[in-house]
Amino acid sequence: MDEKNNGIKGTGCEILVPFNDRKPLKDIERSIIKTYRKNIWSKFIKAIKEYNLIEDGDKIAVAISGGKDSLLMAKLFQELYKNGNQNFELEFIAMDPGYHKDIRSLLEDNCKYLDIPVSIYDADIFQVADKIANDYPCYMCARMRRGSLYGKAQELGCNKLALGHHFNDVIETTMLNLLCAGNFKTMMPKLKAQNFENMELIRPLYLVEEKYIQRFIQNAGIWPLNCACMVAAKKIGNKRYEIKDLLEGLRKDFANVDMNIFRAAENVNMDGILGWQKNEEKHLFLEEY
Ligand SMILES: Nc1ncnc2c1ncn2[C@@H]1O[C@H](COP(=O)(O)OP(=O)(O)OP(=O)(O)O)[C@@H](O)[C@H]1O
Repeated sequence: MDEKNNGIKGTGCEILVPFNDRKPLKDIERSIIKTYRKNIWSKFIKAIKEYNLIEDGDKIAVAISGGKDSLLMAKLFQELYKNGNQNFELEFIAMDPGYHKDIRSLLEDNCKYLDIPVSIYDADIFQVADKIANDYPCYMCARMRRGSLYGKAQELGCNKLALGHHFNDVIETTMLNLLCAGNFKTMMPKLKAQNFENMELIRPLYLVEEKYIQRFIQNAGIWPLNCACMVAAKKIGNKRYEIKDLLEGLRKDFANVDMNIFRAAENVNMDGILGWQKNEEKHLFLEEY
């Protein structure tokens, strides 16, 4: 569908149209470790190893929104488990923040088709975010969503919550912070929850590029949830989408720009830094001069 003509330009809604009918589940599962071995499967394994995302005895709550990223993440975890890595347990959770009933059905149908045993629970997030944060519902919604997912994960006895953020989310966040917030801060592959004891957040798609996730979903013939938000649609021009466009432009003139932005967070040179924050405390280079 032409985004320009569907009345929702500027909301960032992107409709992923499948390339074909839904493929049989066995073919979809096989494609993860065959067709997408290099660009999806290996990157998933690499992130798990490199950042030590899974440890013996973990019980991981895999958070499924029904979008392309989290559907793929759920299948990746299942493949990992099937392939004999069974030092962890899985729970699949989806929070219904007040979706339209057709959206809820799409989520249920996709999970059923993909054989993801998801538990869906209700939370009034859309209504509350709209009421208490009318101008900036996205920020409030994201915070409440995170809290709700942590709470549900803990209730199920999990010690980790897995979210479907991918490589492009990581570099877009770095650029958003740099250009809009005036700081240098990336999205981390894992972090400890502040308000939930012994809970960690992990991002196993950290090294997977979005274009391969899109290709995988479209080839599988799946219609993922897009634009399920009932609050911000049409209300907010999303800066993240402006950053996406900016990066698209930069790619034409700068080789490896994506990877260079990613690497910048690995190669911070402390001899070239004026100030930094650690544990919410500010420091200046003069302290060590
Ligand atoms: N309603 C929800 N229920 C469960 N998990 C969710 C929900 N909304 C978001 N998440 C989790 O948070 C992650 C990031 O959410 P965000 O809305 O930024 O998703 P996204 O980039 O559109 O990814 P996806 O394609 O998985 O929806 C999702 O990948 C998913 O793991």
